[in-house]
Amino acid sequence: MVAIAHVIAGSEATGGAGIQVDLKTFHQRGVYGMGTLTCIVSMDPNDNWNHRFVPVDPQVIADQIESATHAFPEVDTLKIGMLGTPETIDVVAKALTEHSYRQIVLDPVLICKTQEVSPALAVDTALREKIVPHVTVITPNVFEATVLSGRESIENLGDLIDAAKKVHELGPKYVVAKGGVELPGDNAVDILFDGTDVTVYEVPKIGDGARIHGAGCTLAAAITAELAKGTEVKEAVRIAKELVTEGIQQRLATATPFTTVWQGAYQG
Ligand SMILES: Nc1ncnc2c1ncn2[C@@H]1O[C@H](COP(=O)(O)OP(=O)(O)O)[C@@H](O)[C@H]1O
Ligand SMILES: Cc1ncc(COP(=O)(O)O)c(C=O)c1O
Repeated sequence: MVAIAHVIAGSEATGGAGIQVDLKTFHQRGVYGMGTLTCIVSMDPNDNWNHRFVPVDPQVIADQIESATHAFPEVDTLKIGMLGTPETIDVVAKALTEHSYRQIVLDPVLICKTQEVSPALAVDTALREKIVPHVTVITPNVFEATVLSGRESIENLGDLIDAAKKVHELGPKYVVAKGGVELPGDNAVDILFDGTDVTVYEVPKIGDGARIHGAGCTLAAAITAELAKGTEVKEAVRIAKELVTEGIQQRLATATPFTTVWQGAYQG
């Protein structure tokens, strides 16, 4: 039987991040994907590729979730990506009470990589209060882990682990805190905290230290796909880390300032 998963996320028109990446990654892992669109991001080539952001009307988001969950009432695995506004967070939080997902992966996208910090603060508060407590796995990067943990900064692996423990106190069962290229050292280090134990996943950093567009979406989507197939969390993160690493190795150059992950690279 084909495993199924639902993703609630934004569109990023170049195909390098957002729901495009989520559905490609689900497919790569043999999982049938359903998508609910929360917002539309079009990076502007005439303005340094800054993000033009258009939220989808909350009722239209509710309609999409209704449609997906009624088409496949048995769907029990959900990935949440970019939500973007407090109104969107409200409608998604309500949906979580109406359909009982057994496992939810949250990529807490507070801002796009090129956006200003300030508009993200209201989103951060709403996300922390209304979504984070309900999730199974949360996958913050260094910036998101700093904001969610309330730490002043994350400078090294010890700080990342401490931040993960603080984020765990907000309610998620598992925290995957991503050091990526943001921490010093030769390796891209991520950690999994399950409430008791810390597991470290690390690979040599690839490229020149620039951030890779869509890496976070790819990792969280691969974890989601594995959970949908019944893989346990520690192994799901291991597979996802391998998948994103190979996807980064075979990344695509674009005319934007970013390179972007190839979801089709991993054959594991
Ligand atoms: N240059 C790199 N080399 C190897 N792995 C990387 C590199 N950049 C990011 N990663 C990995 O990609 C995943 C996503 O990380 P990151 O880019 O920090 O997330 P986000 O896209 O949410 O900012 C993590 O597993 C991270 O370790
Ligand atoms: C719609 C959308 N979702 C998610 C992201 C986050 O992408 P990443 O995986 O690079 O963190 C972005 C960034 O541009 C985006 O536009």
